[in-house]
Amino acid sequence: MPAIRPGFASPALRDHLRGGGAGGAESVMSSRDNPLWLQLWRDRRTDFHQKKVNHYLARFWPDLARPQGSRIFVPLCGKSLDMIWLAEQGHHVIGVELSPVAVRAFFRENRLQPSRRQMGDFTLWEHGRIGILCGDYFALDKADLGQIDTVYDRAALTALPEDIRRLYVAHLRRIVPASAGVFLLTIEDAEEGDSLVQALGVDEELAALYSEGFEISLEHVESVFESDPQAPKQPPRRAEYKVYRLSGRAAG
Ligand SMILES: C[S@@+](CC[C@H](N)C(=O)[O-])C[C@H]1O[C@@H](n2cnc3c(N)ncnc32)[C@H](O)[C@@H]1O
Repeated sequence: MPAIRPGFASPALRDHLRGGGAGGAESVMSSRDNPLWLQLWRDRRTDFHQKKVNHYLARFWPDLARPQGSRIFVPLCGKSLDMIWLAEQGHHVIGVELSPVAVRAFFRENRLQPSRRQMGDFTLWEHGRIGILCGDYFALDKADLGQIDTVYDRAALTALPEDIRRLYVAHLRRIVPASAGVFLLTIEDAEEGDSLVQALGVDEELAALYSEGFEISLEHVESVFESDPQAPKQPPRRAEYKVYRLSGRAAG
């Protein structure tokens, strides 16, 4: 089956920096990469950051027909310029990001002067229609976010190690209304022996993670041949860029 590409500069780097990892209680498990992310931001090792607005967002978001004033949650938001684009569409954007270095850089690089206030475990940085809660996603509760209409996920689920992704989805379902949808972008690397149906269809891991709470619709697939920057001598490999729309099943 195709492998969802981690929204992360290099898995080898993750293994190296994380060392042995921790097991045990779910809260310990979900936070075991936090020191790694904080360190990456301090060291400015942020290859995952896109210097332009994601073009799948700009191309496919309008199909969702979200009214102006909708509240969009951007988990694990980094300093993504996609938040600026979403705010320009007339939406209210609520991001959550662990690293204060990332949050500071977002406002500074976009020449925005945010206000800052403490909200429980989080610091809320705000300017205009954009608010970023600086703290741990897994510590968020419903009241921190307020009403959410849609979740925008680019390299959020996929930033997390596979064994934490189900905790991420379970937590998402606790903190956003059951009716909220998710606009999800992935890159899926073809594996040897994949059938075309597997490669071009809904990823099996995503189906397992989301099908209980969401209707999954695959809106767009684009196959691209790419070289691995870590192994430039290897022949280019196929990857599928996919745009998913997950519609929340209303609670019943
Ligand atoms: C792969 S990056 C993607 C950032 C952003 N979505 C983008 O498209 O550029 C993942 C981000 O999640 C943040 N992060 C990781 N674990 C987190 C957590 N538990 N709570 C909040 N943010 C977290 C990291 O600091 C990093 O900025």
